[in-house]
Amino acid sequence: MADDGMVMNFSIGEYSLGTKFVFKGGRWKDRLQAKKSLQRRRERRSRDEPLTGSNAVPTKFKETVSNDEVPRPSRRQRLNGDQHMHSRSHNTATKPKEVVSSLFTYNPKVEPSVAAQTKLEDISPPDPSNAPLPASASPFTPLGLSLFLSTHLTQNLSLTAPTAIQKAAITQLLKDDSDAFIQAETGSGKTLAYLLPILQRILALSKPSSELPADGADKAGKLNRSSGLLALILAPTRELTHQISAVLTRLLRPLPWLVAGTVTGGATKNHEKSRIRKGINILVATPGRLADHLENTEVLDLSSVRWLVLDEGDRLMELGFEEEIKAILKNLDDRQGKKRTGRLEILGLPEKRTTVLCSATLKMGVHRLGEISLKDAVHIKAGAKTSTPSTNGQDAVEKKGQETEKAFLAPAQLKQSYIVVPPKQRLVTLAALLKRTFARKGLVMKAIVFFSCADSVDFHFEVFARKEAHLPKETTPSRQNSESNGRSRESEKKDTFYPKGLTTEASPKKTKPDLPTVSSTPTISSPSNPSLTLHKLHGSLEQKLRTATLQSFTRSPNPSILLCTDVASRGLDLPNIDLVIEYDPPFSSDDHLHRVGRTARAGKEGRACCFLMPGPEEGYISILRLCAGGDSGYVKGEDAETVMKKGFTPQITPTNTKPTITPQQDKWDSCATTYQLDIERWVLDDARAGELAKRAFISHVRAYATHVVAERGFFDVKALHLGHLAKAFALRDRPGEMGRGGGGGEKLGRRRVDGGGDRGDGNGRGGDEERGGSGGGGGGDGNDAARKMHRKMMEQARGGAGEFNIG
Ligand SMILES: Nc1ncnc2c1ncn2[C@@H]1O[C@H](COP(=O)(O)OP(=O)(O)OP(=O)(O)O)[C@@H](O)[C@H]1O
Repeated sequence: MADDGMVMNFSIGEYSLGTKFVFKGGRWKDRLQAKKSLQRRRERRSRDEPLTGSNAVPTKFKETVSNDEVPRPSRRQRLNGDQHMHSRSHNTATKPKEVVSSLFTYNPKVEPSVAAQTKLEDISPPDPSNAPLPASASPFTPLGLSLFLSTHLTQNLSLTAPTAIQKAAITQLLKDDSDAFIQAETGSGKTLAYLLPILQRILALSKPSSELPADGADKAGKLNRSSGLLALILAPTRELTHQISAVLTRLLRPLPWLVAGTVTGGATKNHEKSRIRKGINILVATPGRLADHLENTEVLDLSSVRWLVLDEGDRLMELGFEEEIKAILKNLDDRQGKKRTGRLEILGLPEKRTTVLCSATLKMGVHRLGEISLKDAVHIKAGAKTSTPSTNGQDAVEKKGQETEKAFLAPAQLKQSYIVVPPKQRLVTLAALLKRTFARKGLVMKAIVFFSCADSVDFHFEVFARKEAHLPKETTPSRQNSESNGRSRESEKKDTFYPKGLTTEASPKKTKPDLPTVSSTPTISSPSNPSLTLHKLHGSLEQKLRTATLQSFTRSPNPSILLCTDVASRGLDLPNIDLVIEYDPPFSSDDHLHRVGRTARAGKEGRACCFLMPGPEEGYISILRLCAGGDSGYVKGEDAETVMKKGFTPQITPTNTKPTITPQQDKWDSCATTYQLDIERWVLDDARAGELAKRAFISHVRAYATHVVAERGFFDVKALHLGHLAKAFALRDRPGEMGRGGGGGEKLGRRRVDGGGDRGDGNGRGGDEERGGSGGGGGGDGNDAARKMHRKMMEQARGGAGEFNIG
């Protein structure tokens, strides 16, 4: 008979008292009494006391019997055995089991072929692929820019020659009014590639450029701020919008009669309205806010717009702006269709609107955007002749995409590396790599570390911002510093602060203000580089705080590390980034190219390092090589042990130029272990730290399930060793027992993370399309969870976190 909801009487005599009972149903008081009674029976049994009838368990319960304490085979094959783990159970009735495992035992082996170092030290990296062309061979003027504009570029902006993509784009966009698709690698100067020809065309409308005086003071020119909106630039994020606007402002400095403006989600609408009313000639906007203004701001008139630019096209689509872009295009087309007014003829505006689509990568979303926005577009590509117009925009993007997909690579001069790190050692290896990188002042100024999710950024920020309490004195130069500064050694108080110029009050929407985003980093700094600062950035932070943090990182005269999500991977031009670390591998190879593209910009040098785990992830090395140009690319394998040795051994004291190695420091592995254990203890003792670590771990595993379908073979969530991975978050809890939000919340069991697996039937398009990704095939039912996850992330990116990237 079914026992649903039925209260059953039973005896437990035949069960061993070692068996765990879970009492369900009845009143809580009765359940508690039953539990206590059973406990008493167990105690008596252990003292060999016979059970009496009065000690019997009350019978008003539906009971389930758990076999948890009965030995059973492991549910999954443990590659290297976990027998070494000590399972400590302090009062099992109240506390989950704690697992303390060693950093250096039972780690999966790295394939010898992978571990083998590629000897690249002697090979000089290829010539920069995104550098400006030689100034003498290719100045700006012959491309069609006026002498006035060329002089301004050279004298005020120190730009002596165009980059290859600028040369191609300026020539084409000045030649005719065809739509265009500009594709070029990261850091190749795409912003100026579309801004300069538009500006030149607008200047030519004012008066023939040859007639403009050298000081540009032709205030009697026909165009001014009341001439209407002439050019519209759409970018996916507020940060990018502000960046483009800053470049535009510098270009327009000697042309005060032309006015540029921005509309983005961050500012107040009324403020934006009043600026629109005063008149703007070139508007940089996020699609969401512009569409909003089109509906609600009457003074916004697009009838005179003759240039439309869609910058970072793939990202625009990925963030789901298709509907807004369609609405904007419809508005533009409707206006353009109307009979031209006399005023526009007087201005001499071209009959046809020119639409320019820019992208560094060619995802499916770009094809779609090309389809809805371009007509008879030409494909402009660095170092190649522009191709003839095709019948529709999608063709231009698609056909040329097929030709050039292979050609889209990381900058040639970028030195890339990878480290295959066992999951347990990930945290200490990252710490060691950062310590080594910033061992001396001046070697590296700025580094970015990419994480897969905001929770992980928050956790690692706290880890590196804290002052360690238990490390041996010799290995903690920062502590020596702080002690000499008279600070308390045991103090766990962190030196965190808000970026300069930020008002810290929370926005009315937020219940809690965001915590500071800048900090000193005592455990990573060294005596010879004591002023190292740490920044964090992700989409869940308030807009004002994000902007201020980014500015603080960019303008800091001190060496700085930025811990961030992919929020900082697109389009941002952060000066002097020497190193990009992909601690969590990218969600797609396109994301990889954007991330590493934050360094090695405009011909400068740069380094990038990707963390991978032994197992399927090692296969990703082939993708890294492909992105670097195959055999000709610069991709080197680094050994995790060597990185740890360098990070945890010789500390250079400020007084000595030679490294001084103390006996303790010589034992790099025990230093690494001490470092790890110190963080584990902190996570164990400090409830807030524990919560941060658990959240980070859970979010990390979930994000792991959202790799694009085409690459999910390398990042199979089912192949993750969750127990080992938990150690990288300094957690001793068993993964299956980790509740969210202090228990009662969601748990991370194996079943929860299987969703993003590879059980697809091969027919579906899976999560890849959802991401707007470039891969194809695979996927299907098994990708639903990944799709949902990604949709949620994107919603958060657009809604909760504004027009921004994964938060
Ligand atoms: N002709 C030039 N000479 C020297 N530096 C240049 C030139 N053109 C652009 N730059 C510089 O190159 C850097 C990258 O420019 P930009 O941000 O436009 O690149 P991008 O191609 O849009 O990159 P991404 O794809 O990452 O968005 C900027 O710092 C810019 O000032």
